[in-house]
Amino acid sequence: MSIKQFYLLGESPASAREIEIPSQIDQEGLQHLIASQFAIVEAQGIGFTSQDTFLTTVADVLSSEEPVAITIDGKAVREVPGPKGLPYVGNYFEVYPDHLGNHQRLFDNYGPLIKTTNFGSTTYTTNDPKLSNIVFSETDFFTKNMIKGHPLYPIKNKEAGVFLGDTDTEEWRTAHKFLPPALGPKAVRHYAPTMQKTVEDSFKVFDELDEREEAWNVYPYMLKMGSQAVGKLVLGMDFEHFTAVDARPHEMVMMIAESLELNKKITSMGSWYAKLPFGDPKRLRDIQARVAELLTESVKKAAKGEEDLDLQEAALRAENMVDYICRAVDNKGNKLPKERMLEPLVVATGAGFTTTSSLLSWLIYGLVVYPGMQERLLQELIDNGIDENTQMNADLIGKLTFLDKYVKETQRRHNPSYQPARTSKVDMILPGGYKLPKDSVVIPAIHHIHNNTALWDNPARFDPDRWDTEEVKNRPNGSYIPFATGPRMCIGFNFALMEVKTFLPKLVYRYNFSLAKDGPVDYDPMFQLIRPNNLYVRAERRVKWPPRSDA
Ligand code: HEM
Repeated sequence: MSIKQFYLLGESPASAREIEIPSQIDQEGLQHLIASQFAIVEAQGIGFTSQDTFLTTVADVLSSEEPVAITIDGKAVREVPGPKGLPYVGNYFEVYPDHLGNHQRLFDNYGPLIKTTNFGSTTYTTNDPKLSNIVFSETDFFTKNMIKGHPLYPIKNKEAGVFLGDTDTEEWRTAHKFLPPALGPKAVRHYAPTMQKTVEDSFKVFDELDEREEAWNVYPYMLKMGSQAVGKLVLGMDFEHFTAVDARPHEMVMMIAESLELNKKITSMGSWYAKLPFGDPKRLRDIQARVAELLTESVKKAAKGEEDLDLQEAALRAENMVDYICRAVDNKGNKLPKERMLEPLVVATGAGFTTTSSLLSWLIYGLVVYPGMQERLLQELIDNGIDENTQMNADLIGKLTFLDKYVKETQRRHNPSYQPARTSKVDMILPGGYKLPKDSVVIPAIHHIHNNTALWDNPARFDPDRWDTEEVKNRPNGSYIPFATGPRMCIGFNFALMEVKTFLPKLVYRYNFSLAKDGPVDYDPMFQLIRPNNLYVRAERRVKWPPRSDA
């Protein structure tokens, strides 16, 4: 055993700490010992120097007369860089309204981890896959904890467990045990007929728009279609969104959207405001009561006296998630208590339809903006013998390899989610030598990771065929994360992929899509997801289909 002094290069040698080094320690052991003492996240990046000389062996370190400086990836530790900002507003005007473009500029200027301040709240953003993986893995360093300044803080909701609840809560653990089996790959296979019925129900409306020779704004219709599918399969409710061209979104959809907005407004005013017996707080309570009423009806309908089943079995047999939750029993014989069902299911519905409707919109955007895509998708359907009578299912979808690449490329280039955030649990040193304080909100910026020139060849080019290249197949871990990653990643991704891969072929087979309005397609910078705001298309009934390519 010997005692040596160590400090972080970049800090004052006077900060050196005495550390006991066991005899027989090897290089890796020494790195881990130092990592644990200085809260350095990745031990492998640790090196040692003294008086400008690298100490490459344990013996070198032990024989140093001076305090030993610790390097991280060969560098000194440093503060996370970022633009200076203005008094009060901070970097607001440097980031908004075009936060995607502006964050890109900041990454180009400052590197893979940047610090910005927006009206007093500080956010760290990264476009680096390695840092993202660290941030997303729930460890001693990071967790999903929605403190002030976290993008979801204004709509935080402990009772929801999933999405809007912190990881370290009983509510998240329970909801996260019960919900995922009903959204697993096997479970979603049996949702295919309902998904197909949903898209087929929309034909009446799109046919009528075609007969009227009318262009339509894509997002509102995709919102209706995405929520119709989630409504049926999560809540067991038929929203009847395609009974007429101008059918309004169901009150449940409107209420979920409004409650998100109201929650955001109310929580930003402080807890006293939430208790007011009038105004927004009252409206929110009324909405919550009505949502509960609607859902209770759905639970009653689902609970037809069916037997209890274990989670996996229930997931395979249930008609929808309400039905599943009513029957599912865990291995200790516990069910999700009735009073704990409501919030997770409503939040899963909201998480499900806002995202899928944005993705569906971008998928249609690609059909009308990127040349040749629609033709290739259609050809693949023809070559696989798919026509208007085909019942889509998981096996058939598995054969549509171009569709798969097209969806992947759309999720790379136009991913709807952009700000999943985690919070640091301790002061730490990240790879690259960045010093990150406890309670920092860090966002792995999915859009910027997916468009990072260090990871993707010409990322601005929309090219589904890149998914066949060795470069993309062997891409660094964490460089493609449309559904985030780690324990708090999306639990609905199988559902989402099954849905879009059922909807898109059916739409492409029936209609030829074309862009109906020139000019740039904007995204809404103040919405929590990236969706095209003003994408107008014509969908014309096809009267002719190409022959099979082997004909
Ligand atoms: C294209 C579609 C989708 C995308 C891009 C997407 C993306 C994401 C992302 C990035 C997260 C992590 C959020 C965070 O870290 O703050 C997430 C979580 C979640 N997603 Fe999705 N999602 C999609 C579809 C769905 C669907 C269809 C459902 C349900 C039917 C769903 C349910 C959830 C839930 C419940 C969580 C929270 C999980 C937890 O808290 O542990 N998502 N999603």
